[in-house]
Order: sequence, then structure tokens, then C-alpha cells
Amino acid sequence: MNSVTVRVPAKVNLQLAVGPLRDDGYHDLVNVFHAVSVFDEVTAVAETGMSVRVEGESADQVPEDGDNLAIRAAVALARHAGRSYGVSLAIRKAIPVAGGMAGGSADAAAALVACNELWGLGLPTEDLMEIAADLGSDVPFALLGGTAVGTGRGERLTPVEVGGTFHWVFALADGGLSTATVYGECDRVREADGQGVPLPRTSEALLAALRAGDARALGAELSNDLQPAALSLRESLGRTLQAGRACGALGGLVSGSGPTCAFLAESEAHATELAASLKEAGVARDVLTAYGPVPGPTVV
Ligand SMILES: C[C@@](CO)(OP(=O)(O)O)[C@H](O)COP(=O)(O)OP(=O)(O)OC[C@H]1O[C@@H](n2ccc(N)nc2=O)[C@H](O)[C@@H]1O
Ligand SMILES: Nc1ncnc2c1ncn2[C@@H]1O[C@H](COP(=O)(O)OP(=O)(O)O)[C@@H](O)[C@H]1O
Repeated sequence: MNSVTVRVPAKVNLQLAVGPLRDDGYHDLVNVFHAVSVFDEVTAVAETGMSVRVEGESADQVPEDGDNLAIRAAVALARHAGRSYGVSLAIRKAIPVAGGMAGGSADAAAALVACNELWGLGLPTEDLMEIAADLGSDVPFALLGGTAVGTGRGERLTPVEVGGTFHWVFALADGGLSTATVYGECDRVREADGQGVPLPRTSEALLAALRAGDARALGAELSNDLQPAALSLRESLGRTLQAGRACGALGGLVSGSGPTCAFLAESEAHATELAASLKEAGVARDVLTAYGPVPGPTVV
């Protein structure tokens, strides 16, 4: 085989509970990941060297060198296999860049799956998961897809049972937010508040809402400890969240480290209406509808 294409979804965090700063610079989390139907596509073609090209949504903000997470994934996989493989990667982006929807992690996961196939390695998912965890905290979930609770830095995953499909509207912002800066701002805001930081705990009410497929209950349970930090760095997000509530969303929050905002709708038709109202309100660079959960990387 000399070409493999993999489609890979974005994520939204349904609960993001952030514990105290650890000695290694990371935070212990309870991170309820949910894969949604906004997809990047990564095509791997056999080559002698390693190269990457990026096109699509905000492609000009994505590195086309060794810093690209997909190339880093291919290099890590070749190293793991102990061979000097080469690949040319073509990434077609739809996931907003630096938007809190883990697009880079998704591309890394897709590259692992594509190169595993292209190079005929046949490595099991457990091996790919280990490589993924070294690439970034969100990469293991990007390999898994569906809905899952992440603990530790977010890399230790337990799949979650979901009793239905949920319909989402995403309000895209101008420009991105750096994940490390948002975590840093979260620490700063907490220190200024002078309150202790409790250990993160999974919301049982959220898991029950997911099991029941109950969108109204899920909307009431969405939470993100990084939201105050994202709002402090990007004041305009307060207006976006307010507009989503005013337009009848069942719930709304900043997606992960932001600045994308996610709104839950009652149905597909409600999501379409909500998206139109948000566009009309002029509080977003662009508005997308999507559903979740969806499977992880899929060879197409
Ligand atoms: C916030 C979340 C929520 O899912 O994602 P995004 O919304 O950015 O996509 C994740 O925790 C981001 O995961 P990821 O983007 O893979 O982060 P990494 O590369 O592992 O780490 C980037 C930086 O984020 C901070 N970081 C990340 C994870 C974690 N548990 N604690 C942290 O403090 C650290 O400062 C680290 O240097
Ligand atoms: N394949 C990739 N796709 C997107 N961003 C990438 C990629 N590789 C490296 N990056 C860099 O990673 C940063 C974070 O991107 P991304 O994963 O899209 O956002 P987030 O961490 O907010 O979910 C971006 O600033 C971008 O320059």
C-alpha cells in the first residue's frame, strides 16, 4: 500500500476539573472528552524523507516542519519501530487551530494510525497509546474517540457509556489561545482568589445524563475550570456565552482552553436554528454544527 487516508474528529470537554499545579508543570485533571463530527483528514504517502503540507481552515497558522504534531507522531512511531521510515503527510484541516478542540492532537493520532498501516507495522492500540501519551496529554483520547473520562494529565482513559446522540453548535473565535498560557492564567486567578484547589472529581450527575442520553440534564452539568482563565484572557467570550444562552442553548461553555465556545442543542433542528441565531448575533468568526459522540480515527 503506498497511500493511506485517515479521518479524525475534534473533541469538546464536557467536564474539565483542574487540580493543583504538579511539580512537573502539569495539572491532574478529570477530563470528560467527547468526540464530535468536525473532522480533519490526514493522508500518508510512502516517501524517503519526512514532510508535511497543510491546507484548509487556518492552515497558515499550522507549522509545516518538524514542529507539526503529525510529523512528530510519525517520527516517534518510526523510532518505536526501530527503522528509518519516511512519509509525506497531507493534512486537510476543518478543526479550528488553537481553538480548544484538539486539532493538533487529532492529526497526531491520525498520523499514528495512517503510518502504522502504511508501513505495515501492525502495532496494537496499546503501543500506539503509549506513543500518543508522550506526544501530548490529549493525543491518547484522539486515538480512542467516543466519550471517555481522562485522569492524570488526561492520558489515562476510561470509556463512558452514552445513551444517545447529542447535537452541538460551535462558535469559532478570531485567533487562538495557547493551552499553556490558559493553564498559567488559571493558576494565577486561583492564587489571587487565595482559595485552596480541591482534587478533581468526576461529576456523577454528568455521567448519568450521558448514560440516559438526556440533553437537558447534560446541558445543566457542563463545566470547565479553565473557563474563568479563558474569559480573563479573552473578554469577548463572555458575550459569546451570553448570546448562546439568550438564543436558547441547553448549556454552553468554553471548549477546553478555548477560545471556541460549545453550545448544546435539543435536536439537530434546534442546533441549526441556534447556529443561525448565533451567526445573526455577530458574536463569532464562524459557527459550526456537529454531533457526538463519534468514533476515533477511521481509515477512509
Ligand atoms: C486543555 C486541554 C483539555 O483537553 O486541551 P485543549 O483545550 O488545549 O485542546 C488539555 O488538557 C491540553 O492537552 P494538550 O494540548 O495535549 O497539552 P500538552 O501538550 O500535554 O501540554 C501543553 C501545556 O498545557 C499545560 N497542561 C496540559 C495538560 C495538563 N493536564 N496540565 C497542564 O498544565 C502544561 O502547561 C503543558 O506544558
Ligand atoms: N497538525 C497540527 N494542527 C494544528 N495545530 C498544530 C499542528 N501541529 C502543531 N500545531 C500547533 O499546535 C498549537 C495548538 O493547536 P491545536 O491542537 O489546534 O489547539 P488546541 O491545543 O487549542 O486544541 C497551534 O498553535 C499550532 O501551531
